[in-house]
Amino acid sequence: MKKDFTTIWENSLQIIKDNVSLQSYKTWFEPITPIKLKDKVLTIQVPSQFFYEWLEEHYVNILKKTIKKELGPEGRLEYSIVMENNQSNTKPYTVKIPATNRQATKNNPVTMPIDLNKDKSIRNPFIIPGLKKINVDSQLNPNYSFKNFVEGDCNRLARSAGFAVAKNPGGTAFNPLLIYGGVGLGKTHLAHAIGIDVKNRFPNKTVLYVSSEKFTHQFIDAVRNNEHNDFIHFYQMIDVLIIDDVQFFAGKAKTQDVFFHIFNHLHQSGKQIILTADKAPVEIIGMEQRLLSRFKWGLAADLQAPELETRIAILEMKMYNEGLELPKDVVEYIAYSITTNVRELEGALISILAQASLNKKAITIDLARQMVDKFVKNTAREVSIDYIQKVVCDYFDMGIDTLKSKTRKREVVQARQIAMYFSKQMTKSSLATIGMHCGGKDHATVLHACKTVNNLMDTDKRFRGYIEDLKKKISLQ
Ligand SMILES: Nc1ncnc2c1ncn2[C@@H]1O[C@H](COP(=O)(O)OP(=O)(O)OP(=O)(O)O)[C@@H](O)[C@H]1O
Repeated sequence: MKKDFTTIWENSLQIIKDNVSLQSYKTWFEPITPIKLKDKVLTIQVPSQFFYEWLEEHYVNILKKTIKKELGPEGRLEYSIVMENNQSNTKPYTVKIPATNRQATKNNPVTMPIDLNKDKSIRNPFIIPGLKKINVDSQLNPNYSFKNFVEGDCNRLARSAGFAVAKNPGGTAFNPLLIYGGVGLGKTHLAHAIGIDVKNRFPNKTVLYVSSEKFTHQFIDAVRNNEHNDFIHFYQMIDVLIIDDVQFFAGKAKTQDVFFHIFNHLHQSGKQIILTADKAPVEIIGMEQRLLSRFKWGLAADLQAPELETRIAILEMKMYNEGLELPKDVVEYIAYSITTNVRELEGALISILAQASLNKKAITIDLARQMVDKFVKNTAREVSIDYIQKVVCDYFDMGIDTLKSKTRKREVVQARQIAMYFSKQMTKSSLATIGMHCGGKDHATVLHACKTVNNLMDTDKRFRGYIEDLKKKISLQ
């Protein structure tokens, strides 16, 4: 039986779902609509130019594979990109189309129940009674630019979406753009970077960055002074509104209500809204459903803890900006030790530099160790698998790539087994996680490694010497 385009796409989605993360699937595949199938060419509709480019850059292989699986070797895919005027532009997937200023369709009509035009007393929308203190545009910290934001796997989606928004505020499908993630991972920095870039590209646009705490206090003051409408009017005049830490609105019904109206008005007028939160929208308890559902209109992009390479790059960039240099092993030591918070990473670097200059001490790994200990002493630091691998590789003078490779050379197998053994002994990671870090091995291999190392320690004195030596080196962290 001949399959229609809907069935073909549904079958493809089943395969894609198994091959990408749930978050990626929801963000990049759920919004796609299949629209036709002709001569083994399946056309799928995507919401924007940026969306198309992202699919091409990150998912073209899986798309090609699944389409060929469904339609045979001649199977091909075409994109149809939704345009502002609801027309579509169909492109074969191998063709890159130049970036344009075309806008994606806004498909969510909203109502605006408060008539603000009634208030004729407002002449200058940015200097209004009760809100005089708000100085639009000056809240952006020039250090928090895109140039100073190191890109890594941990932040690629949020950064790219932020960049697309800065190039075309209000005109991409990412409205609102919600950036979320744990403490000190760069949400505020990225939000400022977008604002700064918008101001550079479009000097006439009004950009406002405000913390949700400040927004709430301004609102309370406005209500107290009978300036509720002024408050709303002020916010409705902004072209790019950035609100930091929206989880702070949780449980504050009145603030959420006023924000809801402002949001609707801005969105309907094609203005850009950028929000940050410390968790995914669904996890924010005490937030009204109607607001949560609006957050889903755009894109929610998360920031993860940075990988080792990104941590090193962040430290190097900081040093470069400060015109300072640190020994490579000290930089690596900090990057290996502080893994979950960029603010702490920077803090450790600064305190090492301060100590060295105040006490006229040389910057050595010992000084770094003391300072890092002070920095993270309350968190019962756990040695990381990455660090164990580094120490083992340094000890046997071997590259980490070799340790993680598939090679069965005796000395490599032994180093790999030792790294697995220490990871099991000194971290809380599961056997499966350890295996994954050691070149994609399974849990049984890790278990076998631990037994082998134990046996060799019992029978081989020289080997036991290695292990004791290594243990000291790793524990020194
Ligand atoms: N990718 C990055 N590149 C360079 N610096 C970064 C990066 N990510 C974070 N930082 C720096 O880390 C520090 C903390 O970042 P920021 O204040 O933006 O985090 P946050 O996620 O908003 O934290 P909080 O949850 O506490 O509000 C800042 O100094 C910022 O410049």
